[in-house]
Amino acid sequence: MNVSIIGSGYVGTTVAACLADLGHEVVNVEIDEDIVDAINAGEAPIHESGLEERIAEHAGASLRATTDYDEVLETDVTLLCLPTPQSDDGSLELAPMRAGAEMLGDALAAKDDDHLVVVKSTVLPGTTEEVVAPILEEQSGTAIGDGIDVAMNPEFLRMGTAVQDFLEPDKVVLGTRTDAAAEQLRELYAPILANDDTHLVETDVREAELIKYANNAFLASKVSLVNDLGNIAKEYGADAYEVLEAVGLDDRISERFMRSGLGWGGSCFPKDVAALRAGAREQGYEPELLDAAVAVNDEQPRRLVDLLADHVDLEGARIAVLGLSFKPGTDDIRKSRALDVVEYLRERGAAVVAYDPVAMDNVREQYPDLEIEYADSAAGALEGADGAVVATDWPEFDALEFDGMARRVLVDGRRIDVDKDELDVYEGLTW
Ligand SMILES: NC(=O)C1=CN([C@@H]2O[C@H](COP(=O)(O)OP(=O)(O)OC[C@H]3O[C@@H](n4cnc5c(N)ncnc54)[C@H](O)[C@@H]3O)[C@@H](O)[C@H]2O)C=CC1
Ligand SMILES: O=C(O)[C@H]1O[C@H](OP(=O)(O)OP(=O)(O)OC[C@H]2O[C@@H](n3ccc(=O)[nH]c3=O)[C@H](O)[C@@H]2O)[C@H](O)[C@@H](O)[C@@H]1O
Repeated sequence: MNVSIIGSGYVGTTVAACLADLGHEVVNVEIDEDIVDAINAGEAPIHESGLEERIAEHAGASLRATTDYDEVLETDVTLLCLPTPQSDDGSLELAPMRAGAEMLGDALAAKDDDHLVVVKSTVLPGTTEEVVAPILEEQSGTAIGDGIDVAMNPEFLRMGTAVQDFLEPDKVVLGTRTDAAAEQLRELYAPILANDDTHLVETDVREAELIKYANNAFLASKVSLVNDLGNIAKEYGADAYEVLEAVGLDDRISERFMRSGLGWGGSCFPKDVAALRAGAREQGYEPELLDAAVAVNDEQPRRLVDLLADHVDLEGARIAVLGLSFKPGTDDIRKSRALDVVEYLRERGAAVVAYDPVAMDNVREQYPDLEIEYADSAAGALEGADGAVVATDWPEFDALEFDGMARRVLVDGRRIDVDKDELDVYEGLTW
């Protein structure tokens, strides 16, 4: 199938490279020329395992990138993978979606054949049919159902495992208005749907939009519940990991997403939970459980710093912060809990020396005012430190050695597997 993908960030690039790999002809339409040049040169504009080799193999053949929206005219279906950020008040910011839909609509004015526009970005119920569709109609001069159709197909991939998650998902959700659109999308995903472990969910557009938010809200709330229970376990002197491992053996609960500690960050859970809460309020409903999930999440970094302060006088102390990215396997620092830890440590008068295998440049660039000394290695960060905290569970931290520390005190926010005998004090946030 000939597919165009608007927006070539984490999702758009991954989806494009994977669809080319599955045998489709794919063109990425992107406003950032550096990204376009990278893809056309066979290079991955983002770091994701398995992405570079796929782009290298298909670039110049079944995978191309362009800044020219008119290239969608050669395709049958367009996937919108545009950003849907959080506005200052927490609500969903639709300006990039509107701008992309306008440019796409302009281009589609010159198309004679049928065209399917699929929203893959995370958007609140009603956005596809009440915001995107009217813009497409207005700009193209074609009514929806009269040549142009719209559908919604949320994406569930995770950063760090994006390629594998896309190619082997638990489920593919197709929210469509017509049988023709459903059939076209089943054909697009046929190689993925051939896997017996992948569920196909066929539903309406509005349900597909909400499935994505409900999915993320559920996962974020699960981690917050696990943290609430973990904090209770800590108060009782019990190990939350042993408790929750047993709890997870109940099929109704599942053992995945049960890691308590510093909480959830990243570019998705915080913004999506915020958008759903704002959307719910707009509809007249108070989402109290989601409010509580955010409140628990917001407190974990402070709890970590308080725990450290039980063992180290933070005023004037040198504290090593291990890990800055929002989770291991990525250099993404958006809403990383580690940054809150740094801020609270600074508030309490500590000098912070940090190490992260890949995320330090991003912190330097995006938070130039954050007073951090950067170390070349975890050992370098620990050298002479009066205490240390683990903020991201990078596997390399399991091999930490603590010889160089001035005081061997470690407070672990992520349950890494260190040799505790080497430490004078080892405290887990929830164990
Ligand atoms: N990052 C993730 O792990 C996941 C993200 N999502 C959702 O997918 C959507 C996209 O997210 P990301 O790929 O992470 O965003 P991103 O910010 O990495 O990429 C968006 C891309 O769109 C480009 N762009 C902006 N306006 C444009 C326009 N008018 N025309 C063409 N290109 C334009 C930007 O230059 C950027 O490269 C969001 O709704 C997000 O919530 C869904 C699942 C996973
Ligand atoms: O909508 C999105 O964009 C994506 O958001 C998340 O993916 P991602 O943010 O990449 O990362 P996760 O692996 O889900 O981790 C999110 C946060 O939760 C934390 N977490 C996760 C699991 C756990 O048990 N405990 C825990 O604290 C992680 O450290 C991290 O800060 C979802 O898992 C994806 O399904 C979804 O597509």
